[in-house]
Amino acid sequence: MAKSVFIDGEAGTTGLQIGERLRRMPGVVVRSLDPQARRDRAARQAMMAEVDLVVLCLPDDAAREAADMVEGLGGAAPKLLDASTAHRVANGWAYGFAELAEGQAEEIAEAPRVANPGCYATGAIALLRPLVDAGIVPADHPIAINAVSGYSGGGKTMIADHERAGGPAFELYALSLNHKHLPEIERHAGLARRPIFVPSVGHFRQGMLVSIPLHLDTLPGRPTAREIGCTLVGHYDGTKQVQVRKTPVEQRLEAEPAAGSDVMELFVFENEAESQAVLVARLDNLGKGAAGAAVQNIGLMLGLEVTARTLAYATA
Ligand SMILES: NC(=O)C1=CN([C@@H]2O[C@H](COP(=O)(O)OP(=O)(O)OC[C@H]3O[C@@H](n4cnc5c(N)ncnc54)[C@H](OP(=O)(O)O)[C@@H]3O)[C@@H](O)[C@H]2O)C=CC1
Ligand SMILES: CC(=O)N[C@@H](CCC(=O)OP(=O)(O)O)C(=O)O
Repeated sequence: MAKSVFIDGEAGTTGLQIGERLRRMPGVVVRSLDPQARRDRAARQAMMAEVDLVVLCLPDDAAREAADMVEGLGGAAPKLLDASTAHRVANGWAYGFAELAEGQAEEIAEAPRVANPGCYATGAIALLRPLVDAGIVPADHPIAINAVSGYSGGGKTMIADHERAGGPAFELYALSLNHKHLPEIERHAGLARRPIFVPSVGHFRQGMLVSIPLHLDTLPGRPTAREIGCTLVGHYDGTKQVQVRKTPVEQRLEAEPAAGSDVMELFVFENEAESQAVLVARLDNLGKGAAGAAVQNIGLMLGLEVTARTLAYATA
C-alpha cells in the first residue's frame, strides 16, 4: 500500500520543492489541506493523525509547535521530518545526513524523528567530518568557513526582496558570528572548537558555495591536498548525492550551476608551493541543502527506493 505524507508548510519555498519531488516518487501519496485551512491548527493535527509521515517546512517556532502537535497524537503519531533549524542538535532526533558516517542511513531509517540538515551546514559538514574522523583535521583546529547562497535560501521574504528592483547585489551577514547553523556544524562535523562562519547572499536565486581555507602546514602530519581529496573520495565512494570532483582547469567555480541538482559536489583546490588548500562544496540550497536531502530521508524512513526519477540528478 502507498505511504501517505503531509507537508506542513507545503506552499513555502522548501515545501513546494519537496512536494514536487514526492509527487514523482513511486509508493507515495501526498496529502494536502485546502489552502484556507493551511494555518488551521485543528485541521493540521487531524491530517497529521491520518498519514505515515509529516514533513515540517515551517519557521523554527512553528516547527516546534507542530512537533508538539505530532507528539500529542501519542501511539498514533506518524514519523516526523523537520526541515527547520529547531531540532538539529536536539535529543531524540536523528540528523538527516545519510552520508555523515557509517550507520547514519540506518539510524535515519529507524528514527521516529529526523532533523533535515541546514543548507550551509550540509556543505561544511560534508567537507570536514571525514577529515576529522581520519585525524587529518584535529577537532580543535581553528576553522573558518565562508559561504555564498542564492537568495531563495531566505525563503519567501528574501525572494520578494530580491525580485523587486533595487534589491542588494551581494552582502555578508550574520556578522555577529553566531549564525543558526553553527551548533549543528560543530556537533556533526565533530569539532571541539566553534568555527568562524561568514555566510553571504548574492543576487541569484539558487545555488551555494561553502569554502574552507586550510594552511596544510599547520595540520599534524602536513597532509597534501591529494591526501585530503583521497580521504573524501574514500568516504563518499558509492554514494550518489555527494560526488568528489576534479578541480576545473580554469580554477574558478560558480554557484549557479548547482541549481536544479540534488547532487552536492566537493572540490579540493591547492597551491602546493605555499602548502595551502581550499575545500569547496557546491550544492543547491533547495536541493541537497533542503528538498533533495528531505526526499532521501523520506525514502529511508518509509523504506522506499528513491530513484533518479524522483531526485534531480542533473549536474554541472
Ligand atoms: N529556503 C531554503 O533554502 C531552506 C529553508 N529551510 C528551512 O525550511 C523552513 C521553511 O523555509 P522556507 O520554505 O524557505 O520558508 P518560506 O517563507 O518560503 O515558507 C514558510 C512556510 O511556512 C508557513 N508558515 C509560516 N508560519 C506558519 C504557522 N505559524 N503555521 C503554519 N504555517 C506557517 C508559510 O505559510 P503561508 O504559505 O501561509 O505563508 C509558508 O508556507 C524554515 O525552517 C527554513 O529555515 C531549510 C533548508 C533550506
Ligand atoms: C540566504 C539565507 O538567508 N539563508 C538562510 C539559511 C537557509 C537554511 O538552510 O536554513 P535552515 O537552517 O532552515 O535550513 C539563513 O542564513 O538564515
